[in-house]
Amino acid sequence: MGEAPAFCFDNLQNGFSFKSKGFETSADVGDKTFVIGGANSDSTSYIGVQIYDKTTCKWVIPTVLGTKPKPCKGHSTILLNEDRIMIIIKGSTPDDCIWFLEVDTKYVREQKKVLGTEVVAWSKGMRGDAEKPVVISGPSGVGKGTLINMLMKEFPSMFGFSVSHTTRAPRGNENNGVHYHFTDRSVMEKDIKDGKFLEFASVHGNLYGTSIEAVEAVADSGKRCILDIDVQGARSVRASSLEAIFIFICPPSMRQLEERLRARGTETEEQILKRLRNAEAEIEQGKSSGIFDHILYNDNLVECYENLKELLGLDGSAATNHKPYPDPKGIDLPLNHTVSKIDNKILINCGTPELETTSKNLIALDVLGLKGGAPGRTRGLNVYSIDSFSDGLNEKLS
Ligand SMILES: Nc1nc2c(ncn2[C@@H]2O[C@H](COP(=O)(O)OP(=O)(O)O)[C@@H](O)[C@H]2O)c(=O)[nH]1
Ligand SMILES: Nc1ncnc2c1ncn2[C@@H]1O[C@H](COP(=O)(O)OP(=O)(O)O)[C@@H](O)[C@H]1O
Repeated sequence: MGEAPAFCFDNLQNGFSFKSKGFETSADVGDKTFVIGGANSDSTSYIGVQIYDKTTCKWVIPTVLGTKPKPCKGHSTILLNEDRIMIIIKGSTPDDCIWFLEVDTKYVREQKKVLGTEVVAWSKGMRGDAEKPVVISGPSGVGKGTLINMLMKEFPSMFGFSVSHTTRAPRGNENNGVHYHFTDRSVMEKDIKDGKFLEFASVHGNLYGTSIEAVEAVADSGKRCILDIDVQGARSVRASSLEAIFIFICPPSMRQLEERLRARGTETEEQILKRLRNAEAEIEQGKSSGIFDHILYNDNLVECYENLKELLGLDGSAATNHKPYPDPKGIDLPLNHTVSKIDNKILINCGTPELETTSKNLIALDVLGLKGGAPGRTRGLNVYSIDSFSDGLNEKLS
């Protein structure tokens, strides 16, 4: 474990040989040594992963899931909790310097079973936490889109919409990338197979799905994510590791639902009939499945909107005091730094060797409150500079 290119192959157990290209680091987890990195011809390092299995004395190339860091000028490696390796990238942009290579998390273990291979998964580290996403479901025409638009219009800095993928054709007023990512079925099916979707479902004869990136992108922007998905999708999200608030919107009656669908004028007669047929089952499940935390009746739109705001805690003061969360700032690291770990803190020394113990050159990363992880981002990184050594860290460091 250590800072690139400090990986010393002579020190490894079991006498395996490995031709170092100069940019690798390694971490031992149980019987395995994870070797991370490699050199590109332009003297940057790419972040490949190889595993040396000490029980079989063999090298294994694992299936690598997730988006990996870009080529860089080197990296440091710190093992956390025996299940993930923190990678600190040198010479990266402030919002791109902390990454996690998961080697034995629940997600990785599940994927190993599914794929039948060794698996590692990348997850980008982010400062601060994300607010719980809001999942809104209900039958077609009940007013989900209308209510979500009202919320986004009144609180533009607070909420962001999770733009779903769908194989249905765009309506006249819909824009690609704004209302939906309109996609070919074959492309979407491949992306689903590649693990890029948090959930997906076949709804009214078309495929709909929420990509992991759609939800993470909203959280990255410091906003609370709103998902407009059907009951099957809500069930999948409920079963996933994403903690969310689940709201079901109910129509006052089937007759009024039909009137709204017809008045919207966006579907053919055949499509309207299909949506109405599906609505009965959706309402039944919405009310009885136990998926939803709240059921709202959308009879009078203004009243329903007020009720929605109330259950999201949006009284006047919350709305006016809102600051984007998490703090969008990244971590400004100089190219040369050294990394050490003390308890649950990673200390990054950004000083020159002579100034190594000068406190103002130290940045601490507290990793106790990490949340999420692959296939999404790892959030909850607490980053601060250490201005004083009065807490005894200097003693621990020396
Ligand atoms: N599971 C799932 N359902 C979605 C997603 N996006 C939209 N839906 C649902 O698909 C259904 C049809 O949506 P749409 O074609 O836009 O019609 P509308 O509900 O009548 O506006 C609605 O119930 C949406 O909530 C998604 O990403 N996943
Ligand atoms: N409470 C309401 N009373 C009357 N019409 C409504 C109400 N809520 C929404 N509508 C209208 O019903 C139609 C369907 O609403 P929409 O938001 O598109 O539904 P969904 O997104 O659930 O399919 C729209 O024309 C909208 O203006």
